[in-house]
Amino acid sequence: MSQGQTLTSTAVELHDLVREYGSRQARVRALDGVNLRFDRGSWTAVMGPSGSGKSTLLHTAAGLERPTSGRVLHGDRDLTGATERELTLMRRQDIGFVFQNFNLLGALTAEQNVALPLRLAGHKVSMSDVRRALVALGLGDRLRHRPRELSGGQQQRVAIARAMVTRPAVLFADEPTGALDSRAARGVLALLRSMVDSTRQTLIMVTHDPAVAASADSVVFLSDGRVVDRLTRPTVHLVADRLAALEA
Ligand SMILES: Nc1ncnc2c1ncn2[C@@H]1O[C@H](COP(=O)(O)OP(=O)(O)OP(=O)(O)O)[C@@H](O)[C@H]1O
Repeated sequence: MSQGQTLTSTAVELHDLVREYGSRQARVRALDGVNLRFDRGSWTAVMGPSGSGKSTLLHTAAGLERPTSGRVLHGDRDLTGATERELTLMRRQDIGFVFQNFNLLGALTAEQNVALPLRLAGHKVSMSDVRRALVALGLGDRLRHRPRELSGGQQQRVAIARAMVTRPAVLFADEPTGALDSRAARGVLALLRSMVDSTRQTLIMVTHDPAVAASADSVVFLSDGRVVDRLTRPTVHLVADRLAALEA
């Protein structure tokens, strides 16, 4: 593959993605035919009213949930037909996920939590890499603390360090700055920007905050499980206007 092709290659593609929950009487169509392409080295924010399908989109695109129909491709790999074991390996090696509720293990310290995905992927764990990730997130003095000894914002930063330490090709993040004050949020957004620009990792992030979405390269707007709008080179005002129109 030539350098040019590499630079423009697609990281993730979603084709006619449908995700339904519940049985016949109480069926909810959380995703209703989503088609999206995310380029390598791009940062996309996903926005939309509560219940519009943002988290479902992230979980399905990351292989954490199976779609009801449609396809999810990561590069030339089709997640839709993958076995559980193949999906698990991909999630360990190529995919990072920052969960809305952090999903840290309560019995482990911050550095043990961050080291966990490296251990699970069978890598030799470099504790200096682990500590560097935590220091970059301003947690150099919290390495040995357990989640219950950390504030919500500190726990969120541990979750971000844990998702970044394996340098995943694609990082999915559900409200990654939701628990942070504005100064900590700016630090995290700068770190995410350098991840996207310097190592061409791909970032797909859900946020409710127009100021956070404005850090992305583009914004996708969902409503009732469908893509209803897209914005490239977003600004806070443009994002806020589009969102207000959707929520009206
Ligand atoms: N496990 C589930 N079982 C049943 N319904 C679900 C499940 N998960 C999500 N849903 C429904 O699917 C729809 C989309 O939910 P989703 O969490 O993806 O929305 P969202 O845009 O992320 O919302 P929010 O901004 O409030 O977090 C909602 O109507 C929700 O009730």
